[in-house]
Amino acid sequence: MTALLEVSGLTKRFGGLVAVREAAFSVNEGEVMGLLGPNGSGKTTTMNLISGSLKPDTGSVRLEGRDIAGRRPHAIARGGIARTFQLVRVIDDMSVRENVISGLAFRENPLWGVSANVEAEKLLARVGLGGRGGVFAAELTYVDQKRLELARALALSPRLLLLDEWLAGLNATELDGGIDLIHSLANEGVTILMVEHVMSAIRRLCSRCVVMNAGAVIAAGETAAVMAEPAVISAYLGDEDD
Ligand SMILES: Nc1ncnc2c1ncn2[C@@H]1O[C@H](COP(=O)(O)OP(=O)(O)OP(=O)(O)O)[C@@H](O)[C@H]1O
Repeated sequence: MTALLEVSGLTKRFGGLVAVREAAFSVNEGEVMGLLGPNGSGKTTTMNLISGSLKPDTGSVRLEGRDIAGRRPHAIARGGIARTFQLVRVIDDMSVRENVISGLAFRENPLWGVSANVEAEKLLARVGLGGRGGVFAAELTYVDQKRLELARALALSPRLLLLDEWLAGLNATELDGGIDLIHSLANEGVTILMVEHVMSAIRRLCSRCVVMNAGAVIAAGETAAVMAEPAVISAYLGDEDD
């Protein structure tokens, strides 16, 4: 397998706090990889460094061999990395369709007019929001807003999709639907790096995982093997959600 994303020596300080310390891992083309760790271990900061929301102090982030560390978020998005956020970010007073169209306008080959409408409908159907394009985003339930955010991320035709706790806050039925949806995207060939606390979802979706603790990567490899590592078990003691 070839590495689609390669992170090495990635470090980010906030004042005296080292939020991410010399992090190194890679995500292979076509895989769903988990980014795990207890609260405050540096997962979201790592996602922010990859997506350009934050600039690293040192280190590199290579997408297909090209270093993108420190580039601006829209340039990175156009270059093929899309993301969802821990706190859902949809544009409440725009329709569901317009939210997706806003994503289509920002991709490398932007779509406008009729073709944007057609593509938006396809993307909405893909995430289970077929026929809902005309309602305001604010009218959607929480899980449907999450689906919408995913559709907008997919509108960028990403090479790599970053999901930051996309499954958090869903009830059992919604969680099953969410896992199936991520699974279907993976089957379509979308490469995914997901921060997640829901262990059952990680076991079902992620072939490999990276585990962080206190800013450092403490384990990486096949999910079952990583979960069994003593350092991971002790980092997680009392922190597992399910
Ligand atoms: N903008 C910031 N300014 C100062 N400190 C920050 C900032 N963002 C994150 N931190 C700190 O960096 C550390 C890592 O935070 P981060 O959000 O990356 O952890 P996390 O693993 O994603 O946690 P959680 O699972 O709770 O979301 C924490 O100690 C956090 O308080």
